[in-house]
Amino acid sequence: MFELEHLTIGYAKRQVITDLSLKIPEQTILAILGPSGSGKTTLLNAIADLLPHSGGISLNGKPVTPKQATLALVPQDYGLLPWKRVRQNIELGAKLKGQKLDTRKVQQLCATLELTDVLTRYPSQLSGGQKQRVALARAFALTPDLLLLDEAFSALDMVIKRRAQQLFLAQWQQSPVTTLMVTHDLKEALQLSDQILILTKDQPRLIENPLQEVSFTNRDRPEILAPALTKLEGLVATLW
Ligand SMILES: Nc1ncnc2c1ncn2[C@@H]1O[C@H](COP(=O)(O)OP(=O)(O)OP(=O)(O)O)[C@@H](O)[C@H]1O
Repeated sequence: MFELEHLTIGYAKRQVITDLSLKIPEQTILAILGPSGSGKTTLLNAIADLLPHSGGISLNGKPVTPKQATLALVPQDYGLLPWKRVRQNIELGAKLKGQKLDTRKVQQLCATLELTDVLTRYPSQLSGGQKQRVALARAFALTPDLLLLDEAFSALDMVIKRRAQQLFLAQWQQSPVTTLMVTHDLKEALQLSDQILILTKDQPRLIENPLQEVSFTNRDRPEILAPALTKLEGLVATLW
């Protein structure tokens, strides 16, 4: 169980998240939606312990801190080190954490995320979609307890985005991990998540993804996706 208890986060002059509590089962993908400025990135950064906060953040009853749990954050700009090759970028998180790298696992990861051919390149020699997959590979290489994705797919064009989402899901299904995924994209929330947290000006709402029971592949079918999207758009319109 991943749990937030009375979480409050703010900057010097302004409280951004106030008294947020929620519980989600382990190995859930939670999409976090909210209007611009509602605190999505702030929430993710506080969970990653990059921002001061009050209240509890726990996984299976243990506090989530970098000492107690392995957290992997994929930031909006992917955070790749330009002077390191792709392979070193992928291995970096695990090395910094002092984890012994499982070479076979890294190979499998690179195969699933279609990175095997670019391992000796530098980030500047990659397309946007490839950089994004390197950032995902680095996160999965850590074998995290909690995966935090901050608009991980938003910079990609539509076709590459869907492919990247599918590769992410393929990898996630091989090593399912509790995932919190900030997104602006309602369709993405429906296609990738189990539950959806909608941040609002007043009371945040946690809802079940209406497509939760539908397999990830079937969520592409227009007759399944379209009505769920219309419903979510309606709900969001009333809350924002
Ligand atoms: N370092 C900071 N210092 C002060 N205020 C900040 C800081 N970073 C963010 N904020 C403010 O906190 C609020 C929430 O910002 P945050 O980036 O978390 O929103 P968001 O929902 O992720 O927005 P977006 O969808 O536009 O990325 C905003 O009002 C923003 O201006």
